[in-house]
Amino acid sequence: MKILNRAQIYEADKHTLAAQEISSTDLMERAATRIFEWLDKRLQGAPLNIHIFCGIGNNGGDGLVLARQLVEHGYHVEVYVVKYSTSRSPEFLTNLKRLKARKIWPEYLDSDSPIPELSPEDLIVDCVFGIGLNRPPEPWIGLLFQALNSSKAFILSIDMPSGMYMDRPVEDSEKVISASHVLTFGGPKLVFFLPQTGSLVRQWEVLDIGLDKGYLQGVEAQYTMIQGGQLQSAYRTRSKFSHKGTYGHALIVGGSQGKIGAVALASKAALLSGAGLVTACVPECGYIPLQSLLPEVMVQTTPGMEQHVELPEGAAGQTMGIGMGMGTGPAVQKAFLSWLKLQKKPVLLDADALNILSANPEAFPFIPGQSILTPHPGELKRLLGAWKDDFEKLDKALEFALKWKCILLIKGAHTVVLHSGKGEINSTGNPGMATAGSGDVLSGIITGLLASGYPPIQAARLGVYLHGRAGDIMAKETGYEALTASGILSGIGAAFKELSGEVTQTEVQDEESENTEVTED
Ligand SMILES: NC(=O)C1=CN([C@@H]2O[C@H](COP(=O)(O)OP(=O)(O)OC[C@H]3O[C@@H](n4cnc5c(N)ncnc54)[C@H](O)[C@@H]3O)[C@@H](O)[C@H]2O)[C@@H](O)CC1
Ligand SMILES: Nc1ncnc2c1ncn2[C@@H]1O[C@H](COP(=O)(O)OP(=O)(O)O)[C@@H](O)[C@H]1O
Ligand SMILES: [K+]
Repeated sequence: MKILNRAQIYEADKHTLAAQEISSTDLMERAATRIFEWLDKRLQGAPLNIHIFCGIGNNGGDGLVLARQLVEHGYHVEVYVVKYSTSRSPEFLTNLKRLKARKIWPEYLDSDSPIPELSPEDLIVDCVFGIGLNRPPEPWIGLLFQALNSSKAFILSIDMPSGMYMDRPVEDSEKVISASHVLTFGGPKLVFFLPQTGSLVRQWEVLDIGLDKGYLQGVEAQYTMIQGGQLQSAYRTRSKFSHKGTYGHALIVGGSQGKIGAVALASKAALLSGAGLVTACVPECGYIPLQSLLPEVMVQTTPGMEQHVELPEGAAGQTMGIGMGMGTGPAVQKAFLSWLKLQKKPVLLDADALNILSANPEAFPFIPGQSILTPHPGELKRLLGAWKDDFEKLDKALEFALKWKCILLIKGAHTVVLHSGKGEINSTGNPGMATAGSGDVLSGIITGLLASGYPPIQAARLGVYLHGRAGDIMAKETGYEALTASGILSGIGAAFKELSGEVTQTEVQDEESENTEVTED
């Protein structure tokens, strides 16, 4: 699914009006009708109080149409017009007239108005600002939003939680509508996925308002979502006459005294992700534990007892994933930097490999093209330097990936895979995955996919998706707290089965994060 920016959404609007020969008021009527249907299906005529807060632009216009339709169907509705500006959009004015023609009189709110009385049992519909917000709202609007949030009523935001920008962080998150649910048009917005703003969106859903399909299909979006349905075509089936040599050899390099488990998790993940052969390369202290833990994995040691002092160059047929639990002592640093210069094929760089790189930026040019870098937020900060907000983080990461021709991940609740100036946002995973070693499992999955022949970008994209699905599948059994990295390993098989089509697509969609549904006409 594409994530459009503001200009593209307005453009989609224009194309729709032209292609379907309708007016913008018609499109607003259609959008609000979809919202009405969505609500009516859930409320079934319930006699609750619905408070619709409208701005003076088209987001407010949507609210006025919704109010009219709800009243026509017998709902109890209060309409408020939040007068944050003296101008009114033409579509807003048309619908204000239509509302008054039905003897529905809105209450006008300005900086002196008292906050309307609200009860936790009420429903608030937030149509104050949509994608048009481009500067900080006046302080009294922020206080109104704060009051709506503290009412404890369910808040349904239309298109965007009011007070949230499309393209920059908010100044004060307390002064933004904290939406219980967002019904959005033209696809999800980038801000829904970023940590600073995503926390204000509990659930979102795209309402299909019949925007021009030609435009939506053709438009090039900088950000897209990684979703199961689209990945099925990338999945490679295994042929009957294949053998272990067909699926490559993953060489997982890392570990140090007390951190051999990181290599164990990554090696097992590579094996479970289809690599034909897996070798774990650890310092001497890791030999016995790894041989005992993982009978399928071959173990190779390098001379150091507690840390690597040399690193294997890697044979032609091997695909390397390096860095988990490796340490950053002077000897390892030296070994890593010499090793990096010899690498020609894409490698996966994780954890301490990234920490060493960050401390030695002169080595960036030696990162083999198409390598996959998997930093967590702390490692990312070391690599890129500090950022002031999520948008600057994305820009810096995009620039890094472009400059060094690599695939850079920003791991988190919605992991972003960045490459060639674009970003792909993962839809799977859950807070139970914020647990020790879960990143090692991800690195192993991606290295396994890379070894078995998936091109690097596909290995990264599939890897983050499968890792999240494995976590989601297992969290159903364990809950979030008891989900461990080993638990995620146990879910990898089921995640693959689902992707390979053994589970129907409808089921895959149901299983995916509940908030990515598209409601059809
Ligand atoms: N294609 C679509 O997606 C459709 C969008 N529609 C609705 O139209 C909305 C966009 O409407 P608008 O462009 O009128 O924008 P909004 O309704 O979001 O904002 C209204 C206007 O307020 C002004 N403004 C921005 N920040 C302000 C501030 N801090 N203080 C005072 N004024 C401020 C801006 O000039 C803006 O145009 C969408 O969010 C959606 O709800 C629907 O009506 C139909 C179709
Ligand atoms: N709240 C969350 N929701 C979804 N996934 C998460 C969440 N927190 C962490 N993860 C995932 O778990 C992994 C954690 O990686 P990392 O911090 O490197 O772990 P470790 O270093 O312990 O192996 C990443 O893939 C990340 O996307
Ligand atoms: K809104």
